[in-house]
Amino acid sequence: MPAPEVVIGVDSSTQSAKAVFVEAATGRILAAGRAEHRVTGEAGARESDPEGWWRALCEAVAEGFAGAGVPAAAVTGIAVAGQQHGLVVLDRSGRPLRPAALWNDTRAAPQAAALARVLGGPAGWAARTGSVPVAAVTAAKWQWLREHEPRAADAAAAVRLPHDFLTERLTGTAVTDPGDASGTGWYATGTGAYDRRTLEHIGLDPVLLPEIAPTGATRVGPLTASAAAALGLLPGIAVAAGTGDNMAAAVGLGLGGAGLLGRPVLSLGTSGTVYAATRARPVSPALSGFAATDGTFLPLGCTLNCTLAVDKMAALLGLDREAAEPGGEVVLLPYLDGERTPDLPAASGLLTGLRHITSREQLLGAAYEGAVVTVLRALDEVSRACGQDPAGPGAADVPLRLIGGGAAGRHWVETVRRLSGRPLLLPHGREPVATGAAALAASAATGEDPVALAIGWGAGEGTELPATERDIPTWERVVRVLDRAGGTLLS
Ligand SMILES: Nc1ncnc2c1ncn2[C@@H]1O[C@H](COP(=O)(O)OP(=O)(O)O)[C@@H](O)[C@H]1O
Ligand SMILES: O=C(CO)[C@@H](O)[C@H](O)COP(=O)(O)O
Repeated sequence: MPAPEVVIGVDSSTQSAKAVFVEAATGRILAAGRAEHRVTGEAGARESDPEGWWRALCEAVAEGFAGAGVPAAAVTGIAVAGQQHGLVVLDRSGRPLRPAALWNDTRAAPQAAALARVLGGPAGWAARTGSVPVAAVTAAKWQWLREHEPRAADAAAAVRLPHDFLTERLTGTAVTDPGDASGTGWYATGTGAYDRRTLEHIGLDPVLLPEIAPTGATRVGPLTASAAAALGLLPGIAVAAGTGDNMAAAVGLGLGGAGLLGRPVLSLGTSGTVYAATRARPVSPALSGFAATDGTFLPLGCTLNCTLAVDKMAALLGLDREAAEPGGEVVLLPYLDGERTPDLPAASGLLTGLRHITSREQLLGAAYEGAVVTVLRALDEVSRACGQDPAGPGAADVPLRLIGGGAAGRHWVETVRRLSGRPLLLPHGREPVATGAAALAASAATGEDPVALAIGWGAGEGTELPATERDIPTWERVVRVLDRAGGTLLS
């Protein structure tokens, strides 16, 4: 009997590369491989060597192969989903000129603020590109590079996002997709093309940028012989355009399918993100109004401090991350990396409400609560961007899909449940980002719709946990501190 056709989906996120091997006909995950890459930098800097992403991708695929036990000839397609926004600058031979500045590198905050003041101000940016520039946005990072390292900016022969860089390693083709492009600040979600006004303003020649692949089933090239050799695959198999990690999770969860439009997702990873898919183009200055990769849109709120901030607190307190207890009177805003939502790039962590009776376990619990309230605060705006009334009848009964590394943690799940007061849906598929990339790969191989494929795989189905009573006092305590902290959090 011939081996079943297999596709590979890669999630190259902030901390690691994960590769899932998926049986194309059924969506069964045969194996998953994982390899870490390094993030370096202090005082607002967060950088990674793109060559490290490529090495980790190759290692993750090798580990997946070992687990899947399928021959190379069984694999018919591959796609990469990547952490969003990072600025990758390449020389003429496609080598990085410097490490990539990542989405959570806050050094470009002054450049972002300056950009937000021009070209129509915040409302103009939201209307044109979907999002108001913050330090995460690639255009602000490019401005930072021009001001601080003009030689590197002048030497740039190509500018890429993380997933574009990796897709180019697979195909030799310079290509991006509308979803990830919509996090750059130089892509207009209304026209589906690069935004000339932004590019002129920031002095970025569009010839340095990749082509934008169309939405839907997008095969952007055959796998090159050199990439095939590095990955142990056969040359010529289908490579999809790929997308940003949040957009890939949207595919993997089937959010663009008619029944799931407007259904919210909360991802607990290095970033905390909350989002939903909608057909209406989001233009709220309070959110990132991304395009998805399947023709829908993805209004999204993103925080900089989620699982890593809580793990850091656990390490400082000498506790296991599951030893936490509800924080009681203590409020901890764990903004160790500054913050993005709210836009407080220079903020640091803030602790208040300590008493003699406060325990270490409560302090740790307060870190979870601070991280969860901060990201969940964006949920109402996401609902509004999807045309829903967040206070309307039944709104709180809509389950929240919980994904990301933190979703494996008991205390994360219980904290989200307690503070949202909503039922939670924990998808069975362990890796929705990589699974979404696998659906894009299968789509590139077959021409079928990627969202329909993922829905057919049942990838977004899961276990539902009923709602528990909402802990309004804790919610209000955290929000009160956040709203009153004002100047303290500005620096
Ligand atoms: N069993 C677990 N319980 C709680 N947190 C976990 C668990 N496993 C992993 N994590 C958290 O998940 C994070 C990684 O999540 P992930 O979504 O892979 O991050 P990213 O996509 O940003 O690279 C780690 O920082 C870790 O704190
Ligand atoms: O910047 C954003 C979204 O706008 C982040 O969500 C990044 O895409 C990184 O994701 P993770 O590595 O935390 O999954």
